[in-house]
Amino acid sequence: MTTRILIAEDDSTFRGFLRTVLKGEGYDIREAADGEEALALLRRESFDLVLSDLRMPGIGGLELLRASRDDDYPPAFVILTAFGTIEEAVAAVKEGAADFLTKPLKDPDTLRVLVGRVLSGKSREREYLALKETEAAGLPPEDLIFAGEAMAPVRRLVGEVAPTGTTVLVSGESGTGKELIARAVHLLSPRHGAGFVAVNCAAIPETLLESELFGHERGAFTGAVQARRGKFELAQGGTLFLDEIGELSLPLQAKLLRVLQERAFERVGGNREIRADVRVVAATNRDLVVEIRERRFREDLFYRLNVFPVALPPLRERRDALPHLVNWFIRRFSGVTGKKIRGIEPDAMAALKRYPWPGNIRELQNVIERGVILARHALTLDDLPETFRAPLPAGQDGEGVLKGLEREAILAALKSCGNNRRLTAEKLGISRRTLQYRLREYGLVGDDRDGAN
Ligand SMILES: Nc1ncnc2c1ncn2[C@@H]1O[C@H](COP(=O)(O)OP(=O)(O)OP(=O)(O)O)[C@@H](O)[C@H]1O
Repeated sequence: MTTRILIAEDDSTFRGFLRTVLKGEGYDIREAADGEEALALLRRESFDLVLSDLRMPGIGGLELLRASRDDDYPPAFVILTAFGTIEEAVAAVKEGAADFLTKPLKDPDTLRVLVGRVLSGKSREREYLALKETEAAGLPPEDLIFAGEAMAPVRRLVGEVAPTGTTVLVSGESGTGKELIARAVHLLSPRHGAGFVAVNCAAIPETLLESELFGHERGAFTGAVQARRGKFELAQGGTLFLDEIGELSLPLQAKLLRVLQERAFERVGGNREIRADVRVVAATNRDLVVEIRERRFREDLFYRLNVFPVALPPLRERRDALPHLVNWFIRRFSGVTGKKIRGIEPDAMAALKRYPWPGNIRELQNVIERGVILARHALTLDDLPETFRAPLPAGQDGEGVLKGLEREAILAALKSCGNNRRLTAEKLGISRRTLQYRLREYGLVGDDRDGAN
């Protein structure tokens, strides 16, 4: 990653000098002839370092410094100052500038050394690189993967199972992050040096899936002009992620069961036994118990896969993670689109919090990506799709939401008290009359039949 430096200096000769020296060091340089131009650049692009003249017509260096602090990852800032304005430069350092340089600057080495020192001491770059590393591995940072209280058990389970070679079955609605969890299991295991190979069993036509999984020998079927390795071979030593395992046909389920039992397989059209040193992580958004009942899924395969089940909560049960996820996606898509979107307006965030998210994190990701493309400074309600802006249907306004919560609380309390209304009322801290009134209001009962309770 090249280091990007912004030079804000109205004296074109001095600016040229700075540019020549720093370009010679391999930095990527952008220039502004005054504060306003610099501010516009700062808003549009991100920089690692700003070298700014203290006094410029219009917006001065100090103002620019303050504006640069708004960034999530503020650039390091070095003030350029003429002799006689040193006190102001010191004030700038107090406000967060890394250092200052006095003009005229005859010796280019002073500049080189100072810039090198400021940049190497900058934690921003380190943070950014660390972020890039996990991203390169296909993963957001750990605190994000497991964000939200409902993910605490998942975090614990993943931590326990990852280092073992055990087969894991991840279940959860579509878009809840099942593949992400499978990748986390792989990365936290001793197999992380080898490959993570993913197969979506629903996306590949049944006729091709067998050869996709196990490979084929030359001439195995019409069109098999060359032998080809399958995903099991490609994942050798690593992890094979079988997504949407519930979609696997019964004959393929039988074949997969054999591989899991015998740890060996043959390519299609071949008879050479190949050892499978592969850890399998499977995922499903179907309830496999129902699939078994309906005779669409083999029970024996289920038990082989379900050695270590991990259930992911839907996003609507992880609402406490929304701000964290939203801000991460804003940063990510700002980076991708080169725009600088600073966070989200409170009413837009509130609208996101109200929404039930049937498509889970994938849907949220899409909504924020679209929002970042449309937004100008921060994400506003107008940058969200129509559904988020439309007035809520009756009973779903702010009061409606509260009532919904109340109804849920009453139902939960009733359940935990075995439907005993006296205990339920005590538990909720309300009178039996109030409870009775609420039950009727929410259509939970007809009349008071709890005399015995
Ligand atoms: N905690 C998270 N932080 C950031 N991004 C996430 C998180 N969880 C999921 N995502 C993103 O959401 C998208 C959906 O996640 P993933 O593909 O893992 O879901 P899935 O449950 O496997 O979906 P499906 O069942 O449809 O295959 C991906 O782009 C993923 O990177």
